[in-house]
Amino acid sequence: MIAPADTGCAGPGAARGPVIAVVGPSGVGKDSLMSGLAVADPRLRSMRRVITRAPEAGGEDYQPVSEAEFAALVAADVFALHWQAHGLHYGIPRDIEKLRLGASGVLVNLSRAVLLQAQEVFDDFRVISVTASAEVLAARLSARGREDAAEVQRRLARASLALPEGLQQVYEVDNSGALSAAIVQAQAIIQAERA
Ligand SMILES: Nc1ncnc2c1ncn2[C@@H]1O[C@H](COP(=O)(O)OP(=O)(O)O)[C@@H](O)[C@H]1O
Ligand SMILES: O=P(O)(O)OC[C@H]1O[C@H](OP(=O)(O)OP(=O)(O)O)[C@H](O)[C@@H]1O
Repeated sequence: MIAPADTGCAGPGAARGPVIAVVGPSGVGKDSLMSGLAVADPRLRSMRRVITRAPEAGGEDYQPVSEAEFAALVAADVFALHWQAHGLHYGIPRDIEKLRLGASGVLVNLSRAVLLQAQEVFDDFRVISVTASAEVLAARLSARGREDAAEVQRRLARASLALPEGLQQVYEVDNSGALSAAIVQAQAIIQAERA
């Protein structure tokens, strides 16, 4: 079942940080950016997703479950948000609200297709849209090696999916160059919004 969220040591009345969705096409660097931001600011937390992906796939830290386990979690109303993409099911446990307590923000990797729903579910919701060229995406997905060539092609075909209209707080980060440069851009966005 779901591991309890790390709620830190926030006491009663602790401020609640924003939910910061990190979105963009497969291979653009969402997980890399989230890791870099969290290392630089320990009060910035990352939400662990529940995914019907094999446990040995590697990459991000996620809670692997079977399709049957995922369906049971949906039925038990465990998720604040859940969706399907790339032949997988993804869920964000309602525990994300505990993670927000005392945090400067909670980073979460979301599908572009659920952003309007997420904006309804979470108060103080922001979107960091990560971009890079199609050539860069192709090279990074091949180098990452988590998916086979056919799945890489399917992911590239979805790359140009547009963000929905109606999002209130969207910020773009270009990760075409060095990851460190993208981290600096995202830190500036997060800090400006905090001020
Ligand atoms: N700025 C960058 N420069 C070079 N490689 C990068 C950069 N950002 C991410 N990567 C690499 O590209 C691949 C995809 O990054 P990842 O964070 O898994 O993307 P996403 O979560 O958006 O699919 C990984 O192998 C990662 O190490
Ligand atoms: O609707 P989209 O915006 O295209 O996103 C579809 C899915 O792709 C990403 O998943 P995942 O992190 O497993 O894949 P990635 O690391 O290759 O982006 C993202 O988190 C969504 O779950």
